[in-house]
Amino acid sequence: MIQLHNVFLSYQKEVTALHGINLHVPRGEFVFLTGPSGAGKSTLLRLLYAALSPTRGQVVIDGQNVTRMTRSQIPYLRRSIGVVFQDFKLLPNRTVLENVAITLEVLGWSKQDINKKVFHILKQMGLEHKINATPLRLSGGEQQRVALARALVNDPKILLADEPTGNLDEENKDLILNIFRDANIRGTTVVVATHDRRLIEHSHKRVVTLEKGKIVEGPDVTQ
Ligand SMILES: Nc1ncnc2c1ncn2[C@@H]1O[C@H](COP(=O)(O)OP(=O)(O)OP(=O)(O)O)[C@@H](O)[C@H]1O
Repeated sequence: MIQLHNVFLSYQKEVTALHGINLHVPRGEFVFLTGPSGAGKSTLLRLLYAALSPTRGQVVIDGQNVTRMTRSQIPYLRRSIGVVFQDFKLLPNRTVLENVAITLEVLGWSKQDINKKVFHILKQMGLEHKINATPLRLSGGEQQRVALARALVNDPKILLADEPTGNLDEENKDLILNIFRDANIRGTTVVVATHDRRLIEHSHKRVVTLEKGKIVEGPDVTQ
C-alpha cells in the first residue's frame, strides 16, 4: 500500500530531513513511526500525502507513483487518505457536524447521506451530544476525536496521524487507540507518528524507528 524507495528529502540545502528511506507498509497493516524530536517523522508523513515531494527517490501509494503525479492528480490521491494533524486543523467557526461533513461534501455525497454517515461516526466516537458545538467549546480529547471522525468518515484506504495523543490523558489515549484499531480492522492501513512509548507498547504493532532521517528499526515486515 505504501512503498518508499531510497527517499531523500532536503528542506534547504543544509537541512536533509530524510536520508535514503526504504519502507514497505502492506495493505491493512498498522505501523507506528517513532524516534526523537527532529528525526523526520512528520516529514515522512507529509511525503505520504504528497504535501512534499522527495528530493530523490520514489514514493508509491496504492500502486501510484506520487513522485510522478501532476498537481491536479494529488487531490484524487488525497481522497483515499485520511490525515490527522498535530494541531487538529478544525475549522473554528463551523460546528462539529460541519467539520466532519466536509470530507463527504468534497466527494459529492448527498446531504441526506452525509448527515446519516456523519451522525453514525460521531456516535461511534461518543460525540453525538456535541454535534452542534464549535471546536473551541470542546476539550482537547473531543477535538482530537472530531479530527479523527473527519479523517475516517469516508473509510479511507490509509490513515495518517501525527502525534495524535499529544496532550491527552490516559483514558482519551485508550479511546483514540481503539478508534485506530477499529479502522484498521475495517481495512484501513494505519500509520501513526508518535513519541508515546506507552501507546506503542500497548498496541503490539510494528514499530519503525527513525533517527536523524534514517530508519534504524523495522523498515520492512520481513525484517
Ligand atoms: N519546514 C521546514 N523547513 C526547514 N527544515 C524543516 C522544516 N520542517 C522540518 N524541518 C527539519 O527537518 C528535520 C525533521 O523534522 P520533522 O518535523 O520531520 O521531525 P519529527 O521527527 O516529526 O520531530 P517532532 O517529533 O519534534 O515533531 C528537523 O531537522 C527539522 O528541523
